[in-house]
Amino acid sequence: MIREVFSSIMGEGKYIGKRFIFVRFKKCPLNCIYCDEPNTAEGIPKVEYISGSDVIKEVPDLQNCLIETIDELKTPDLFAISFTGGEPLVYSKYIETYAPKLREKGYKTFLESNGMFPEAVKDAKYYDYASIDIKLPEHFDNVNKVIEWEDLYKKELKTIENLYKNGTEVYAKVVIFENTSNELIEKIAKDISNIGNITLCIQPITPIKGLDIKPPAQKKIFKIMELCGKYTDVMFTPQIHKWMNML
Ligand SMILES: C[S@@+](CC[C@H](N)C(=O)[O-])C[C@H]1O[C@@H](n2cnc3c(N)ncnc32)[C@H](O)[C@@H]1O
Ligand SMILES: Nc1nc2[nH]cc(C(=O)O)c2c(=O)[nH]1
Ligand code: SF4
Ligand SMILES: [Mg+2]
Repeated sequence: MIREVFSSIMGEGKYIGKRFIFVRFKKCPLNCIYCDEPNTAEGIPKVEYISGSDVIKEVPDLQNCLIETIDELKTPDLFAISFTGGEPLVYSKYIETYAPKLREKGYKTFLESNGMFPEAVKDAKYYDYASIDIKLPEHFDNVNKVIEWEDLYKKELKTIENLYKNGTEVYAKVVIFENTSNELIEKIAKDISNIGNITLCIQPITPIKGLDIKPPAQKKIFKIMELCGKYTDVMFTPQIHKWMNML
């Protein structure tokens, strides 16, 4: 269930630069072509006890000692606990048990999700923050299973709406390529502005070895930001942890 737990600096989205403890779950039903995570149930759960140390410890029953592990990793600058993955909402029953306990101990909780399971957050009152990653048709170019993009997009907007209604500080994020349609991103900005006061983070693809997809040029980034700015608060948020070689 859990792949790893580690403490690092948030490298994506609205809270870039804040200290987080990341709880990474294993599996995901999607296969975004740019995904920088393995999508497998294999592997013994690991914990990096000293951030940046590469001192990784295998903790086979991590899922039964998550809170103690987080308590050990806690530092004075800690902002929140991120549930990420893989797709964390695949494990929403487990999170439903642990997130309230973490909040009782004073931790803030953060969901990093692809938004494909709106039902899983319909009554969820235990996410302080959430990032919902809007997927684009070009994110699934080469998979044999056809992703109904329209259906997935509707679910993502519904997940944002459910979280927003539950009082979660939710923002949207979208990974863009050189060939991403400016007009589609503008439509996404317009659609999320109809839900509420929701920031849209524009995230350029970080090149993946063996994947010939170009990140957007500066001119395109500025154009997309200006188009989105007509509707909602917008930020450009490249994955800074990769530049800093951080987990
Ligand atoms: C690995 S996913 C896990 C959480 C969730 N499944 C999701 O898609 O948000 C976390 C984030 O990593 C980002 N990401 C993964 N690979 C990336 C890449 N090559 N370039 C830019 N962002 C990437 C996606 O935007 C995604 O939101
Ligand atoms: N430093 C750091 N920041 C992150 N923000 C989102 C991440 C993720 O993989 O969900 C991530 C990650 O893997 N590392
Ligand atoms: S939804 Fe998230 S974890 Fe799943 S393949 Fe896409 S980026 Fe990777
Ligand atoms: Mg990551």
